[in-house]
Amino acid sequence: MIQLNQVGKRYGESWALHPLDGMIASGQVVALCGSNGAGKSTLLNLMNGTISPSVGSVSLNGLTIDDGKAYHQTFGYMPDDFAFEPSWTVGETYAYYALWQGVKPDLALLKRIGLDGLRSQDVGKLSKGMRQRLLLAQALVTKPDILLLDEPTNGLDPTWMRLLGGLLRQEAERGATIVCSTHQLDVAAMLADEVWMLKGGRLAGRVLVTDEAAAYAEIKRFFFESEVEACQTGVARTK
Ligand SMILES: Nc1ncnc2c1ncn2[C@@H]1O[C@H](COP(=O)(O)OP(=O)(O)OP(=O)(O)O)[C@@H](O)[C@H]1O
Repeated sequence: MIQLNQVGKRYGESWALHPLDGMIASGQVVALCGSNGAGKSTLLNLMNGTISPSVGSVSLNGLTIDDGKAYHQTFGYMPDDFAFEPSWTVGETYAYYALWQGVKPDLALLKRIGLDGLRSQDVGKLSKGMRQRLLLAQALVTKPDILLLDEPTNGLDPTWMRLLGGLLRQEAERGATIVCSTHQLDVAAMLADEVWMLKGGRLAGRVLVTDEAAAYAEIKRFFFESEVEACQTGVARTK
């Protein structure tokens, strides 16, 4: 479970993320949507502890960043990209990461993610989509209680997006709490139980997904109405 307690981040006078409260239960998938600069990465980075809050706190399964290693062991994080050592193979990279995390490299997981046949391929020769899969395998290797994913569908083809959807659903069913950011509104509606709409560093709305098509329509309406509003504000200011 993720608990956000009036957590916010400010750089100088400007709020990257205004203080917000929230709770994401075990087994729930939340997608973070919003335009460039809306605050998606800031919120994910507050959860993964790479930035510290200006106010408030985040707790993951009751642990806070002050719990150190135990906090970091509760979650798996998939960044949007990573500078892998290009001359290492997929198998070596995955095994190294698993050992660094203190677990055995689970080959069944590589198979589930479709990387089994690429174990002897150099990471430097992988496509963007293949690198995304490797990052996902790394995020899942410890079977974490919480999964934080930054733009997990970047570079994935539509078939893989569906498979990713199924995979995340299986993880949620085993009780994982999942948060992912995405620019793809249809992907948000497909993956998530709830979509958090961020705008200008504020949590501007939440869309519960009970029906994928209806949720997609609602997210689109929300997103484009707020974009139009932002453009109109911009025009008004120039007059
Ligand atoms: N290190 C920083 N110093 C100053 N401002 C920052 C810093 N990091 C982020 N910001 C600002 O915080 C706001 C939110 O940025 P954030 O990266 O969270 O947005 P985002 O929704 O992830 O955007 P994108 O979709 O472009 O990745 C932006 O206005 C950004 O300029």
